[in-house]
Amino acid sequence: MASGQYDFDLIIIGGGSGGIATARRAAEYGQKVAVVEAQRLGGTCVNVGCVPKKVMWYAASLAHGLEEARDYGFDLSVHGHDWTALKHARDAYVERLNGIYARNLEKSGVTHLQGFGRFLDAHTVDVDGQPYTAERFLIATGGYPVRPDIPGGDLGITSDGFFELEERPRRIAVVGSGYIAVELAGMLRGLGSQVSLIVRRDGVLRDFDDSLRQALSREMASDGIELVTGFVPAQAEQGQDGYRLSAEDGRLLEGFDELLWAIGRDPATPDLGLEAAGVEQNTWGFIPVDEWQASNVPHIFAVGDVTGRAALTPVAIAAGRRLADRLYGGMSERKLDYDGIPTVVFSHPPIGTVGLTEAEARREYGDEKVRCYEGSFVAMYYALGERKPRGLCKLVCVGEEERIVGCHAIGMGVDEMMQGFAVAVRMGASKADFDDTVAIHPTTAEEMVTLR
Ligand SMILES: Cc1cc2nc3c(=O)[nH]c(=O)nc-3n(C[C@H](O)[C@H](O)[C@H](O)COP(=O)(O)OP(=O)(O)OC[C@H]3O[C@@H](n4cnc5c(N)ncnc54)[C@H](O)[C@@H]3O)c2cc1C
Ligand SMILES: NC(=O)c1ccc[n+]([C@@H]2O[C@H](COP(=O)([O-])OP(=O)(O)OC[C@H]3O[C@@H](n4cnc5c(N)ncnc54)[C@H](O)[C@@H]3O)[C@@H](O)[C@H]2O)c1
Repeated sequence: MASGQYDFDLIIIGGGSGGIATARRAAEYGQKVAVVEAQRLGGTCVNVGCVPKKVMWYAASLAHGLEEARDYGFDLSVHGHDWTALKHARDAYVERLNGIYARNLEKSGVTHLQGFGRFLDAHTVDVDGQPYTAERFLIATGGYPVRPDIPGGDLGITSDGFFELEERPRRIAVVGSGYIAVELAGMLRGLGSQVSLIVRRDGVLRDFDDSLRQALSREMASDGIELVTGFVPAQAEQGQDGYRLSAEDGRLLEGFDELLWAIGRDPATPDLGLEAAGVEQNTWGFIPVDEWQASNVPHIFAVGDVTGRAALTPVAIAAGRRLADRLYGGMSERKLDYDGIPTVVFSHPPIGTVGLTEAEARREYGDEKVRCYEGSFVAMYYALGERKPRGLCKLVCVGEEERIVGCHAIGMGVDEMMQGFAVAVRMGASKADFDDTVAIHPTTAEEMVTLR
């Protein structure tokens, strides 16, 4: 029950991954909670992120599988792929999820306020003209994809537009080198598009371990993705023969029937009325929070992408649930540990990783303390065919006891196996613990416990 002074105990702005998880947990503790959502419940992850992305990743994986089925004796004739049918089936699935989210909020007793939330003062938000007050607030407004500030930067699409495509592009330029660029490039290629992946610097996934970056670049090239490096976009144009992209150094790429910007995401803080509430933002517009997810205003909290830390769905969820446990569940010390967060890039093949890269470990512990073990392999699945994608496993260890501080892999199945290894790393496993664990054969995961 909200204290008489306010309409709600907690108002959450943003009904995405972090907002919904926090709302339901706080309601479980008997709080009167409202979620303000301007668009569709579920946020980025459900509507234009993880979920529709993973459907497309499965589709592209199946396309590869159809090729490989021939190596296993199947006599297949594939009569193309119906992108439009897949898109509509995917949309229907997302709509079902929107409904499930709405019902779950209702079952939890959370009030869903449909509309755009904007602070009027530190205890009041306006939702499309109606003011609501609360004792506490959570900002979980996520972010949105950015476009470059260059002539023609408004041409083409971002990841949001990718999920609206009714037809498969024939030839597409994907600009960017992060998660979204490599994931969408891999899916489009798998489903038959000609793909140029256009990167500003020397390669993809700059924050990842170099061994993974090199392995992924090699596999993307062998899949037929054209990797264009050192290309800083200066101008985009649309001519009769498609999109044209010129670089600062004068290079020109042309003839694309689609252009996709995957160059990062900005926090959804504009128009939120943060000044009226006294909430500070950093230079990039993110809301800085302390270890307890609190902004500079003690009763206004933030979780998820809007905080600019580890922009991943499970991170937003974990931070929000822990916050509710602490504020309303009597767990006074509960907070999220942002170290050692595992993550997967749904490239083809996928990457799974947890902990420090080799370069980070060397910087943090010094060269003499760091020892790495690395092995590359071709998964047995590919034994019968001509295509031989190479996977790789790598352990970054420190000190005499060889505690594992980084665990990295690329290859078939690593997306599913990394969760378990992340538990081991979190528990402080050493190389000897991995060596002493009997392998599971024949699997990709056994590579991780047989590295020498
Ligand atoms: C293409 C893509 C693929 C991704 N794939 C993965 C993946 O595989 N795994 C993974 O872990 N993460 C993935 N992510 C990242 C993940 O989607 C985000 O980290 C996660 O959704 C962040 O959750 P959030 O609660 O912070 O914000 P969001 O989920 O973005 O939710 C914010 C919500 O707030 C609403 N909102 C914003 N402002 C207001 C306002 N003023 N009033 C009312 N409502 C408002 C928005 O409409 C939105 O619904 C992906 C992202 C993208 C773009
Ligand atoms: N599998 C997953 O868990 C998953 C998938 C997708 C997204 N995400 C999350 O969403 C976040 C956002 O993804 P993202 O790929 O948009 O951002 P990102 O920050 O990972 O990558 C953006 C890339 O674009 C490049 N870039 C920036 N400006 C550019 C310009 N003007 N021209 C060319 N390149 C430019 C940057 O160098 C950077 O490498 C990720 O960091 C991740 O946290 C997670």
